[in-house]
Amino acid sequence: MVSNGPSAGAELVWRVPNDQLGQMAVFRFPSASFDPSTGVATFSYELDGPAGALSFTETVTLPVPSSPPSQARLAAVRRVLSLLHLVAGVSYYKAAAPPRIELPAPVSDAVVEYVTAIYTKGLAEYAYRNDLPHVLSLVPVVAGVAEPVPAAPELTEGRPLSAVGGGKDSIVSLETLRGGGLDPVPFSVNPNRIIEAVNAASGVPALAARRTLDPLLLELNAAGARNGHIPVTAINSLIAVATAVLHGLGPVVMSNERSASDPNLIWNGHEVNHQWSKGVEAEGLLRAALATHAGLVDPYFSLLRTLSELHIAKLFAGFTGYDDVVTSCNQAFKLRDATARWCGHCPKCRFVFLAMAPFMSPERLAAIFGLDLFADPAQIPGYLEILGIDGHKPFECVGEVEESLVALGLVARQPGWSGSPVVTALVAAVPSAAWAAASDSEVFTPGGPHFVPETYAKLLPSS
Ligand SMILES: CC(=O)N[C@H]1[C@@H](OP(=O)(O)OP(=O)(O)OC[C@H]2O[C@@H](n3ccc(=O)[nH]c3=O)[C@H](O)[C@@H]2O)O[C@H](CO)[C@@H](O)[C@@H]1O[C@H](C)C(=O)N[C@@H](C)C(=O)N[C@@H](CCC(=O)O)C(=O)O
Ligand SMILES: Nc1ncnc2c1ncn2[C@@H]1O[C@H](COP(=O)(O)OP(=O)(O)OP(=O)(O)O)[C@@H](O)[C@H]1O
Repeated sequence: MVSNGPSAGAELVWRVPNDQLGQMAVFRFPSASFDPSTGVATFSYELDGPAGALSFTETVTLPVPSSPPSQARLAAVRRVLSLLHLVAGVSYYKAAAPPRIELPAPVSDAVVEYVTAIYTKGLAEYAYRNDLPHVLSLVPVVAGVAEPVPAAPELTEGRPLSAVGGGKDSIVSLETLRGGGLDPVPFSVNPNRIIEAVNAASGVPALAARRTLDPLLLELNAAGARNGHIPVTAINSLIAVATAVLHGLGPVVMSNERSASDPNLIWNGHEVNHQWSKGVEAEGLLRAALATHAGLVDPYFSLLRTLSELHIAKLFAGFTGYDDVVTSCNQAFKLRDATARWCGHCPKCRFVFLAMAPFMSPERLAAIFGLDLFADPAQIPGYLEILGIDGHKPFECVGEVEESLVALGLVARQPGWSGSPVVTALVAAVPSAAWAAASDSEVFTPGGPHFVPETYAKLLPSS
């Protein structure tokens, strides 16, 4: 029998062998609470099976506003947090991947659709890597159907809350909103020193929320529990929406690009997309869930949705005040052993270096990264993956193959870069059919589905 609770610690973990986790039959959401005076939300989860149950508690601390919110606002915050309770469960579900998920209370159809997608499409990379095909077809057990909550547009009017992740994309959004006179409020979940440095460079006072995983999860990981990628943007997004409503702000503005909707591969007939919760499908499902579950109208959208990564990199090059701080490399955002800035040898570093190169001098780009990736032939195999010549698109936040090809074509035409060993080797490796398929105009023409309201859409370049 496995005992419960996060406080049980290391002694518990050695008694939870992996096959015991593999026998877990059901995942539940026992309780959630929120204290507006401290901003602390507490979410509990349970994995249960024949050998016993394991309980987890996650806390999210929202920034407390200077004046108390109205009852209507507070009620909406509680509704958003109840949706976050369901979504944030993915971190604990993935330790065992039981076949059954029991939702705790009646919810609208839109919420069922969103939560189902979070646990299936959002965990698709995890399912693929752990060879757990049942995860792709999970159907949560619902406690009943709830009526939609009436729309309350007044809850989403005001200054936009601009989510800041420390990378180039959110800097482009923040500066675009500022340039349009919309007076954005920067916001981050668990800002590390990189995000704090980006906020300092912007000079705009920022809001922050804190999120703490149950330490038992990390102990189970260390003991060999199932692990893998989770749809973290969905979690950050709901924390951002709860904060915006609590503070009487306007919509949450994300910086998710067009290519985030592009899958990495197809497995068992299902798309596997590392960036699923950044994609436009997730955005639409989240908006629908927030509308029916909390009455929120236009509470959340991605400003950069119609732009390619390459187009965003071009816009970023126009903002020179962030060169010393901007960091897109995920290694810098780990909870332990994080790199100071760019690691210089992951797919995301390679892609962003390539995407920025056409719009910057070699000196400026090498100063941002702390090294010149195009000078190092050891980078060539990694670049061949990004260019679609070898393997599948890496499980990382990298753009479409076409964008990489267009970027390479632009770089190869620039005297500053064309002699670099990596550029020379890559140009020679790209088959002529691939060059022919890559269109500069498509990459730089905004397009595709989006949810950007007109007031905001006019801030973006039309080409
Ligand atoms: C920074 C990073 O890439 N982390 C991923 C990595 O985790 P790692 O073990 O190397 O270190 P930590 O991030 O410190 O996490 C420790 C463990 O904690 C668990 N965990 C963490 C956060 C969370 O929200 N839930 C969790 O369960 C997890 O078990 C960790 O092992 O590998 C993990 C396993 O593959 C990933 O889950 C970690 O990813 C983080 C959740 C993360 O923040 N990743 C973002 C940088 C990220 O991948 N962003 C995507 C957005 C995609 C989306 O759809 O949202 C992107 O940039 O493309
Ligand atoms: N810690 C965080 N808090 C709040 N929002 C975040 C956080 N990390 C990322 N985001 C948001 O999630 C989305 C996806 O993050 P992502 O890392 O792709 O973006 P980024 O850091 O702005 O740029 P880049 O793609 O260059 O890394 C963006 O809208 C970003 O603003």
